[in-house]
Amino acid sequence: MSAPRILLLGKDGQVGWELQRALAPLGELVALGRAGGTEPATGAPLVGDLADLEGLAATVPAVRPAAIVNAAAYTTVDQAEREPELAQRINADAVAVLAQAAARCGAWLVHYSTDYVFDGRGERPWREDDPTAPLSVYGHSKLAGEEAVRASGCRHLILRTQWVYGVRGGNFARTMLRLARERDVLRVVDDQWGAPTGADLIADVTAHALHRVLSAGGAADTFSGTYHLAAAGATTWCGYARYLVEQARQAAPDAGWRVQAIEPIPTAAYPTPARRPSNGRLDTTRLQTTFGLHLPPWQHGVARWVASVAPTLRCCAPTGTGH
Ligand SMILES: NC(=O)C1=CN([C@@H]2O[C@H](COP(=O)(O)OP(=O)(O)OC[C@H]3O[C@@H](n4cnc5c(N)ncnc54)[C@H](OP(=O)(O)O)[C@@H]3O)[C@@H](O)[C@H]2O)C=CC1
Ligand SMILES: Cc1cn([C@H]2C[C@H](O)[C@@H](COP(=O)(O)OP(=O)(O)O[C@H]3O[C@@H](C)C(=O)[C@@H](O)[C@H]3O)O2)c(=O)[nH]c1=O
Ligand SMILES: [Mg+2]
Repeated sequence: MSAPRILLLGKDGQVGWELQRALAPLGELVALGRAGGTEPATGAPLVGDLADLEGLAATVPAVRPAAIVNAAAYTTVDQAEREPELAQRINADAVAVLAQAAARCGAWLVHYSTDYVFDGRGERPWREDDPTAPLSVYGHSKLAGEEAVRASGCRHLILRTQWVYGVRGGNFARTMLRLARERDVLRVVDDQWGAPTGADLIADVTAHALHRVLSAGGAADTFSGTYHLAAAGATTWCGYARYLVEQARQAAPDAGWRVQAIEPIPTAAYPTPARRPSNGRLDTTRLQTTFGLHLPPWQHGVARWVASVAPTLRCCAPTGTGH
């Protein structure tokens, strides 16, 4: 049996970077970033820029993948409030193009979405079929992307995740470790709930699920749908920041820590252009039971991430901290 081809878009993002590793054993991986690439067999140019809708539409049949995994997205939540057209183009229009191309080729589409499709009411973890009501431009654009996938008729896995951190790219965790070496006091919102989720975990779960789907032959159709994928447990951004700094102080005691206190504040005390849901908790039961997978507590992945970045903290302490 020849190895299936998998087309990965967004290879250089937090999740895309880990997918390059996790998807490699599943088949022949064609991984594209913004700059695109060439078709391995024919040398034909391939488009990886999601803003180029025509190029994207031509790239899928050129690769003829068994599955497309789309990790590219417009993810700057506050900036999206000022750039709604661009967010819509990348997170919805390009996704519609990919989904329609997948439907035509009979390819599976794996696509990522977010807890920000919910309005954050209540305290119960959100289930996949709960009503969506985004509060932000980013959330609206991601919901439109989901809807385009469903409307295309392609077989798909829409994986909604949240609070992603990884070894590549910017994220809340990196911001907190920087601020903890620059400031005496951090003030962090304590009334928005979710689970910090590692890009490595997301990629590994994606690979397990996709392997299952690609091995299932005609029986695979029943897997098509939406799943919540997040680490277990829940905390607030403030709880997350405290855990990060505590772990980082232990892992790199000489990194020039300046912070004395991490103060919990309400959302109202930290005004941002985009509104964010108070309750982003995701119920992951469907994913775990359908694919026979287990999602570890969020602290496990965060502690590993801190251990992996600790050496860089030691050598790169900010100036002016006495270290
Ligand atoms: N980050 C998070 O907290 C969460 C993310 N998600 C979803 O998970 C998925 C992966 O996110 P994550 O890896 O964290 O995001 P990142 O922002 O780390 O990565 C997104 C990647 O997409 C690329 N990209 C942006 N615009 C384009 C474009 N026009 N053409 C091609 N590539 C483009 C970015 O490139 P560049 O760096 O050059 O802009 C970047 O490499 C996304 O669908 C996101 O919506 C869901 C919940 C939480
Ligand atoms: C830097 C900082 C942020 N905050 C708050 C602002 C905000 O409410 C919260 C998180 O801020 P960030 O902007 O880092 O996180 P944000 O970009 O909103 O993260 C989101 O990204 C998108 C892509 C998703 O899909 C979501 O699941 C989620 O991960 O922390 C503070 O309270 N104090 C601070 O010092
Ligand atoms: Mg952000």
